[in-house]
Amino acid sequence: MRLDVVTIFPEYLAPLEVSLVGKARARGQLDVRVHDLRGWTHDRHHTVDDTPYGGGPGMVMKPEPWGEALDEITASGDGEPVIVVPTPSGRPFTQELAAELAGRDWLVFTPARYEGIDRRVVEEYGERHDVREVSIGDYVLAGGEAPVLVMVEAVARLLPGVLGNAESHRDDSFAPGAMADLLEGPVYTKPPSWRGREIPEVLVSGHHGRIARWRRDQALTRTAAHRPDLLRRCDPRALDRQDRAL
Ligand SMILES: N#Cc1c(-c2ccc3ccn(Cc4ccc(CN5CCCCC5)cc4)c3c2)n[nH]c1N
Repeated sequence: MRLDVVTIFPEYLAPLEVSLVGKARARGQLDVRVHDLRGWTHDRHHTVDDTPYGGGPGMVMKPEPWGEALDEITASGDGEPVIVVPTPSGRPFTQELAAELAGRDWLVFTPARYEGIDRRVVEEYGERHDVREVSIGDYVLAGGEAPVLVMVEAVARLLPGVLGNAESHRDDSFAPGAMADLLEGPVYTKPPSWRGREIPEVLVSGHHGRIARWRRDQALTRTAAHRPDLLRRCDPRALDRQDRAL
C-alpha cells in the first residue's frame, strides 16, 4: 500500500517512522510519502492561506497549492487513490471504514489547518477520484495531522503481516466476528500477584471454555458500563448463539 500525506507540518508525521507503521515501511509493506504543501507555493512567503469570503473567523487554505500538489501526486502513481480529507464535518471514521481503506492500494491524506481547505478542492477532485471527508470524533482539533496518524495506524494494523499475531485484530472492538460490537475486557500478565492484587483464578484454570465465557461476560459488563449504545445495536439472537458456542 502506498500512502501520501500532504501537510504544512511534515514533522508532525514523524511518528509514521516508528513502531508498527515504521516497521511495516522497513519491511516494504507500506510506501509512505510525506509532502510539504509549501513546496507547491511560488511566492516569497510560501503563502497557503487567505481570509474567508463572506467573513468569519480565521483563515482558509488557498486552492492553488492543493491543486498543484494533488495534480502532481495523483499523476505519479499507478491505479486510483482514495483521497482522505480529515475534517470536523466529515463522516465518522470507524473500524469498518478502516477495513475498507485497508483493502485499497493507495491512500492520499490531505490534513489541513486553519478553518480548512477551499471547498472547490474537494469539488475538483471529487469529480474524478474517490474522495472521503472523514472525522475521527466529536471534538475539535486544530488540524488534520493527528487524525491522519490515527487513521494510518488503524488501517496499517489491518494489513496482512503487519500485526505480529494475525489473530490480534480478530476480536477487536467494533470488528466483525465473535465479539463484534463489544468492548474488550480486562487483560492481565505476570506477575500473578502485584501489590496484593491477584489475577482472576479462571485465567490460570486451563479451562478454555470457562476462560472464553469469563472474557465474554467481562466484555458485556464493560460495554454496558462504557458504551450501552453498542449493546442496543447487538442482535440478542447473535449473542445467544455466541453463548451457546462458548
Ligand atoms: N478529522 C478530524 C477532526 C478535526 C479537524 C480535522 C481537520 C482540520 C483542519 C483544520 N481544522 C481546524 C478546524 C476546527 C474547527 C472548524 C470548524 N469551524 C470552527 C469555527 C467556526 C466555523 C467552523 C474548522 C477547522 C481541522 C480539524 N477536528 N476534530 C476532528 N475529529
